[in-house]
Amino acid sequence: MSVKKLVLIRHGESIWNQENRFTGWTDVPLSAKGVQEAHAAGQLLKAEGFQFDYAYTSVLKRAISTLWAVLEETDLQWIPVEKDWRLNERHYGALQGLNKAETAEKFGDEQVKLWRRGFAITPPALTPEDPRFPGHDSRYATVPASQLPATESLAITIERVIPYWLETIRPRVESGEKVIIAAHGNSLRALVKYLDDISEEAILELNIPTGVPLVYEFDDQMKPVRHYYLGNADEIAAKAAAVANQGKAK
Ligand SMILES: O=C(O)[C@@H](CO)OP(=O)(O)O
Repeated sequence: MSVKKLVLIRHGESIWNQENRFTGWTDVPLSAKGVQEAHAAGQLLKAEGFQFDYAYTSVLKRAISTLWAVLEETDLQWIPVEKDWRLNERHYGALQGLNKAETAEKFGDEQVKLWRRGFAITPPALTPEDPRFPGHDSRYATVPASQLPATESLAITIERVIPYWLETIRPRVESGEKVIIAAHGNSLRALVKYLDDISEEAILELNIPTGVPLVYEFDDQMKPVRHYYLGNADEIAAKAAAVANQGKAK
């Protein structure tokens, strides 16, 4: 049996992660700390001997910049990179831009947890006239209007991430190519839920830290056999807990 490996990485801290604001499809850059996290992740991958043949990312610069930092550190800037909106963060609707702790003060911790992690709960939707609606952004010009979200739950995010995984990424991993995906907290939660067959209840408590490589290993039938984060386990657990706590009133 030959082990097939896939590396997932959530982007490093963005300026809106730093300011604790709902981000979704808002195209904000990495913070200085996020740039450092992305380079450190690349150095770790290099030190552990990881190589890649092909890379996927979203069309949002915090994931793209993270991927670039990793490819720079691993000296793999030459490999093909495919960007696709289906790897974008879950669309946070009208919550985009609001501070998470202030929103919790106004609506309560429970409501914010439901908006953030409730499996099929959609945040309040944008209207198509709203400048934040993706139909106004030329990068989505080729996406059929019926597929452009005004808000998304994790369940809806799964409906775009998993077909993209099955049709585009998975065959490449299956054929033995070494693939890295740089994406987002919730688009990666969608993929992880699918890969590990996590229940709708259990996925509520799963938080993915910024800028930490998550390695999946598959057998010949593409069944995931194990997964692990690279790096210090205590630090990674503390980073994941910090993500969970972002939605609590101060
Ligand atoms: O704001 C967002 O887009 C996401 C990721 O940063 O946040 P959350 O962890 O609240 O789903």
